[in-house]
Amino acid sequence: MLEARDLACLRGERVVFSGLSFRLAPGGALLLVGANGAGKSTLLRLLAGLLRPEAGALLWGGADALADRAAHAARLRYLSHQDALKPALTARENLQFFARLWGGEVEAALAALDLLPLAELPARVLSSGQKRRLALARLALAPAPLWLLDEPTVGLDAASVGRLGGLLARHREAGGMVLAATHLPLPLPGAGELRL
Ligand SMILES: Nc1ncnc2c1ncn2[C@@H]1O[C@H](COP(=O)(O)OP(=O)(O)OP(=O)(O)O)[C@@H](O)[C@H]1O
Repeated sequence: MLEARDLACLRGERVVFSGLSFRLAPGGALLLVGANGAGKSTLLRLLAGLLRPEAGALLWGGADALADRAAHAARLRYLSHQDALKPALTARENLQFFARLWGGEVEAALAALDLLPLAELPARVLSSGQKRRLALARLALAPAPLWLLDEPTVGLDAASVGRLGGLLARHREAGGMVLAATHLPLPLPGAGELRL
């Protein structure tokens, strides 16, 4: 169980949000919605352990999730606005890098986002939607219970959104949790909504 209690966060001198609370159970999903600048990416960065809350607590299984940053990092996958790819490495080599960190089957992860035909191309020549697919393929490598996704479907074609929907469904069936910030429709049936 992930629980946020009365979280507040500052960026610069400004309070981006305060008094923010929610709970997410295994298999659960939460959509973060709100206008540009409302704080969706800020909240995801905080949940990923990359920003400190100004007030409040983040609990995992009832204990302080941020007390041990390395343990928290190991239980999550964070996909930001940026695709975090090495441009000179091929699509396959990019995934091999993450597989060395987390384990997992590179060929299966490539196949999950239909990237096998592009596996030998350097990431720098991929189209923006293909780069996003390669970033998302990291989710298919090795299991981690908490997925934090910032605008995961930007630039994706309909078939790729469908493939991501399959990944999300299998992750949740296995007890995984998803928090996703989005302005676009996302295949997350039964997801709750948190409006910032
Ligand atoms: N490093 C920073 N220093 C100061 N203010 C910042 C910083 N980063 C973000 N902000 C501010 O924090 C607020 C929340 O930004 P955030 O990126 O979380 O919004 P968002 O809801 O994800 O927006 P969008 O829908 O445009 O992606 C914005 O007003 C932004 O200008």
